[in-house]
Amino acid sequence: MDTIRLTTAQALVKFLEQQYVDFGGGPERFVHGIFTVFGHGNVLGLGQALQEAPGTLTVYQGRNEQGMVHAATAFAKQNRRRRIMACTASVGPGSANMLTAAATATANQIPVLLLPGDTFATRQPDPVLQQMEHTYNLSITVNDAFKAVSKYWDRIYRPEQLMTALLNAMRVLTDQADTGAVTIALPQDVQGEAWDYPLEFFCKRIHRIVSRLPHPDEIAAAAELIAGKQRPLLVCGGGVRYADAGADLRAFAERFAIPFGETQAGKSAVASDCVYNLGGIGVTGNGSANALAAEADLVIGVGTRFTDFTTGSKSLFAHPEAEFLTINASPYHAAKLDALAVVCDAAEGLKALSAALEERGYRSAYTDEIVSARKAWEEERRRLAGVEYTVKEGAHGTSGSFVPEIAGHFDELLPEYAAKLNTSLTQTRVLGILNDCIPKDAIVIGAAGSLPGDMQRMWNSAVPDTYHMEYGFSCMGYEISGAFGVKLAEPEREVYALVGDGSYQMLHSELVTSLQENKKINVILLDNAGFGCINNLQMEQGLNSMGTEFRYRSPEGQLNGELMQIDYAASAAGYGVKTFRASTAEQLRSALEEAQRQERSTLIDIKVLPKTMTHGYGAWWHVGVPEVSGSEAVQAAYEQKHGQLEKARSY
Ligand SMILES: Cc1ncc(C[n+]2csc(CCOP(=O)(O)OP(=O)(O)O)c2C)c(N)n1
Ligand SMILES: O=C1C[C@@H](O)[C@H](O)[C@@H](O)C1=O
Ligand SMILES: [Mg+2]
Repeated sequence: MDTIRLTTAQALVKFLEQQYVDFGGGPERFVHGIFTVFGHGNVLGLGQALQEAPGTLTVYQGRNEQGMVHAATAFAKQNRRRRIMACTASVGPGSANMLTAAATATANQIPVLLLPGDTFATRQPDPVLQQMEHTYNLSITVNDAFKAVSKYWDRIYRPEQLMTALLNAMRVLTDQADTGAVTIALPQDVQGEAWDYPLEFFCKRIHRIVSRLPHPDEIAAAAELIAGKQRPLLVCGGGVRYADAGADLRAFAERFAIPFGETQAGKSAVASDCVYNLGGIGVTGNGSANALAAEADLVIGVGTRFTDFTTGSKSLFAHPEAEFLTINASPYHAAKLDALAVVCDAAEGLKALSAALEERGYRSAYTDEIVSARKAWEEERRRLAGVEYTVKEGAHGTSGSFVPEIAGHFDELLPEYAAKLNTSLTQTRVLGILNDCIPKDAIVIGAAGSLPGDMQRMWNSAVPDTYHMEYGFSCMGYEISGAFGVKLAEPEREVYALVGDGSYQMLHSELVTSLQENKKINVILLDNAGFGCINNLQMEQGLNSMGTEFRYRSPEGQLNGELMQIDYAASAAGYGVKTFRASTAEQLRSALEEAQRQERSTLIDIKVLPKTMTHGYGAWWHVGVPEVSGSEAVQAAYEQKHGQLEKARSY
């Protein structure tokens, strides 16, 4: 057997660049590059390997370990999981910083390879800098925390263990039904230790990804179930996009006259103008999709995990005879809601089911309900996009009146916000302008706060695969990091991160990396001076506003002083980003036009009024309302929750 003497880290790098995937169109390189934040835990081992022989791997310099892993995740998500990135962090805090993003990747089922440095396998110098010591078990390190957020976890104590670890890592990273973060912890001494590896271990490996075909018995049962139903409704989930099954879903909907609602991950699998596309469904869905969902006698979930946001905490599909059918590559997800399961790739399942239904001559019993529902939502969307704040402050006081979308929380505070933020822009108006002005083939990214709800409802995707939402973990900080990852995946397109002021404050470090790499991203920042959606949640469940508005501490010692005024444009300009400010519709339109002309990253600091985001539309969300409280409003919210719970499915 021919061998080659390499360190563990050198072998790892050599292996990664030989991994290819073939989804049917020929082999493509799987691992595009590696994000790094070097410290003593990885710079000498993996760092040396990457310096000496990086091969085809592009080495990126991350700014924050969480941010770089989000970027890597977004890269893989935008590539429909066909190309991935690796990420390495130093021991201790560097590794711990990756945890949140590892969880984000795993919750969303997006492959990412994590290579955190670890403490010494020999334990000779223990405790090393940044080692966390457990007196009850010396083998535990910070990296054990990744077990809870990874789909595969391993630690390399000896160089030769690397081989089985990497083969298993590839198994999980290419698994279409059950993938996510893969963590291989690398003790810093082992990274530099050598072994005579068999040469054939580094041969070009092509991982053939074959679509799982549906079983004829499952298709027959599914066709039988649909045939007995009048008003079926499809739910288009992320699996449709990963399986490249948008055209199949559209053809299925058109052939059998079945409308579909979009989940956050599934949105833009089919363009919004498809006459069967009802748009966003669920808690952050629109009124029309939710109304048809309530009347559906069969819900056909395609590639969806049926989260609480999609099912309205299992209360949305309220027809007394509603049944569930699923097409999902994962048996686990397919079995949810006690559904009749067809376990297979979304495209293959839809094609087979289509053939079976054609044989039966099936067509749904909808008449004009789908057209009417789309029309009703289009009218409501137009209203939302036109909402203007009409109160004027003059020398003789305030004139005019205004009822925000979320009325009754702090209507009387809106003039204060309007004055402090110096704006009259409503959030729904901003969404309308953005959707009109942003190029149709640009990719929009979102993750947390009130924006995902507004986007799922109001964003019309003219071009498939242009909507990139991380709502499996809804992790603040994904937006800007993710936009950078998307730009790496699609360098020819404009990308726009839609981000709240809270998320921007939490994490925007990879904005600097976008400048360093000359990969332009556009940050659309909506500043409403607070954690707006959480303030809404707090107040609609009967609580007072506390800790969710960005106010100075008052002389009385509470966080209820003056509103903070933050110049986000100035903050980004300091990095070298081209920035704009907008507090009127005209300023916003012109900033968007100018931003598009730029070659480097841009940021538009848009001041918006709180309580002017979209809200409601008929789906309930089960949240933890207190059973005991001195507040009548909280007691009422608790009663209301119980009323809703009685109407919801219990499993
Ligand atoms: C990492 C992380 N921490 C906390 C949360 C909980 N959370 C969800 S939205 C939100 C506030 C978001 O504020 P902002 O970005 O300003 O958006 P807005 O709701 O004001 O539009 C918080 C704290 C989260 N989703 N992610
Ligand atoms: O707690 C949350 C509430 C949602 O409205 C929000 O979009 C999400 O980011 C979140 O974490
Ligand atoms: Mg905010």
